[in-house]
Amino acid sequence: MSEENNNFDVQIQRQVQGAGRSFMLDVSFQTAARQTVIYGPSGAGKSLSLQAIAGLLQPDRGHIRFQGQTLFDSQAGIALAARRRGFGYLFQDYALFPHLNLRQNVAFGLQRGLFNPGARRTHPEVEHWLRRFELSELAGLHPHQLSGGQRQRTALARALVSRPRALLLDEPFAALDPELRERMREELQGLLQELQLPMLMITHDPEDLERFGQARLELRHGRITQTR
Ligand SMILES: Nc1ncnc2c1ncn2[C@@H]1O[C@H](COP(=O)(O)OP(=O)(O)OP(=O)(O)O)[C@@H](O)[C@H]1O
Repeated sequence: MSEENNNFDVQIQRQVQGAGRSFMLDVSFQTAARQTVIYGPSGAGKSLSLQAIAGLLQPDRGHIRFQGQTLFDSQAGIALAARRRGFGYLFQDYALFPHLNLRQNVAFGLQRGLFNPGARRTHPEVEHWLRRFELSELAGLHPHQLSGGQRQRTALARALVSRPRALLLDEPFAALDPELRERMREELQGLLQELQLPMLMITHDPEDLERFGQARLELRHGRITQTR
């Protein structure tokens, strides 16, 4: 397999210290699949791995490449900032800004820097994703006025508005009740199919692994233990 055929080529090490304990992340994998799922129990190092790939956590050593482009390489002294990696990131709790309305939350995905988009300012790309997720009529509401599914759609719209070249998803369905979870899985699967967008998902839910894992990686104690 040539390097350019890989979506993700990751080989990283990072030690974290917390509350008198130390945790060693030592993750290596390559995947050419459009949909890759990293599966593992709580505390395995899934979030740390995804954060490192996104550029939110700097590894001590190693490299991260996406479609042949080096995003991080400790030896070559390369460490692209998160916003320059071109990924859309969906946080586990969606991390919507409570003081911004839905349209402003989505518009934030276009921002480069700390600046709050105006409450009534519109942007064609923002309006496109609001329509795509049937959120246009709710655009003036704030996150606490939305249902779980609407919050997830808002977070997805925010991740997609900058036209990312891949989606990174952290436990995308964990915050939803079981019935809604199933509906949102269908919705995400349809969206990924439509956009043909590569994605990397981390989850502890075997159902996510089954449904989304074209390539499946199992993570335990900071290491990939199984690849399918
Ligand atoms: N910023 C940090 N400082 C110190 N230790 C950390 C930090 N972040 C995570 N850890 C530790 O690293 C280990 C892996 O954490 P991580 O959040 O990656 O696990 P996870 O697989 O995503 O778990 P979960 O499914 O519960 O979110 C844990 O033992 C955690 O306590």
